[in-house]
Amino acid sequence: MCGTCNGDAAGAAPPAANSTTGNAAPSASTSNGVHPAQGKPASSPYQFVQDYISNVGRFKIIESTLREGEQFANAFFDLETKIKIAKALDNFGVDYIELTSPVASQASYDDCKAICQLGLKAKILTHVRCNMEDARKAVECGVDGVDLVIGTSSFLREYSHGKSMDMIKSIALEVIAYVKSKGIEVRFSSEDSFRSNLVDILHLYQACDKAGVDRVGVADTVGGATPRMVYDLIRTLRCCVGCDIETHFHDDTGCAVANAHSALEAGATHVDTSVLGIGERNGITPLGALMARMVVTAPDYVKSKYNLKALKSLETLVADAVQVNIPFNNPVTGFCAFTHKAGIHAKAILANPSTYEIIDPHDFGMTRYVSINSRITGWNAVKARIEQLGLGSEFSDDQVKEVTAKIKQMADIRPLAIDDTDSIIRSYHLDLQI
Ligand SMILES: N[C@@H](CCCC[NH3+])C(=O)O
Ligand SMILES: [Zn+2]
Repeated sequence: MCGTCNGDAAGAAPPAANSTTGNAAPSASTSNGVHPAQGKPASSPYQFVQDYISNVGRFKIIESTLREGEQFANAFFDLETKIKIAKALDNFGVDYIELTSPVASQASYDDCKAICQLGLKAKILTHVRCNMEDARKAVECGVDGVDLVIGTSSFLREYSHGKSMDMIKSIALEVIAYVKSKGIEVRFSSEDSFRSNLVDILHLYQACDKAGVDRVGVADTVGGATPRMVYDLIRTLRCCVGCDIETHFHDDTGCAVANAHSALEAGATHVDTSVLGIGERNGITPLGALMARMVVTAPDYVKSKYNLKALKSLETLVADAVQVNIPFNNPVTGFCAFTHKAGIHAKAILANPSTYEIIDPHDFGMTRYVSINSRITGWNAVKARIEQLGLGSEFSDDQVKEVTAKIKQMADIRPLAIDDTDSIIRSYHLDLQI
């Protein structure tokens, strides 16, 4: 390892995750997201929104891998798997774990009861249709809270449950009163909120707020909302209700993380997530990607509250359970999330990782990797690798440049593995001895 640089690894296996050579995050910070991006130079004009209404530095996570995630095409969770996932989520530090409706099936009912009895730190919720029968079953299971949902867009009112807004309101108030009478939390969410009549849903949310609901929920059920639409709706809603605001974003148009961030800026208090984003169709805001976003926006809050180093094993557990791979471009845990390749990048990364990294991999127990196995490598990265191999004192800079040229020549012919580049370095070194 280069003695004068901050980089983790050029070429080969990086050092232990607890290396003290991470990037140089500035120390300035306060609560509620008033914090510059990690490594952001003081001269940067960019600031995160940091007004009185923003909750980017004090949000809560409602983790729905065991509810929305069960709607993922590949998902089948038996009780043992559900318990493993629930415990891993609890260890990660999520505030709430949301479970499939106990009305869905006998196993859903039994498993919900069993998970309530695990004694986890996270509160256990179940998500049911907004009617008395479902709410009674939910309460029976011993949950800490009941999440009520009903469609409010004209599509859903016409083609799904057929109820008018007045009917929805009177059922909602009856069910909210019932759940509250049991002394547990209750949330009321509309479904397809962004394609519902704005005045109608604001009235409905206000009535629920008056009835003492703990949270109202806004759901982008079809994933069509943009961050600006989200900001506008949540900001407006924030002025209409005093209770907490939960948000739920599908990722059909790739905006689920940005929408969650925008919702928090506008005053939402809770974000629904699932591990790797699994859910109906292509899913919802992924827990890991949200963590990546929020650790940059509000590092103190996120690092002190969530066990970020457990993210990789949590994602691996869920990926295995639903038989998918962690995507190559996944924030933080994708295999190349901290791999630097171009020579010009590698040089700067080795000198100061913040140059090309917004996230410090060590925060997540990950390590960075500087690749030297390609035609676009540079001599600074090769020099760092030579030093890792313990040969640093035996190469002049000119010799490093010469062996770099050989690596690039070979990399023009075929793809190289790290063993190939090491062999080129070692054989060049042997020639120097003769
Ligand atoms: N999966 C449902 C849930 C809505 C409530 C979420 N808190 C939807 O996308 O509409
Ligand atoms: Zn959903």
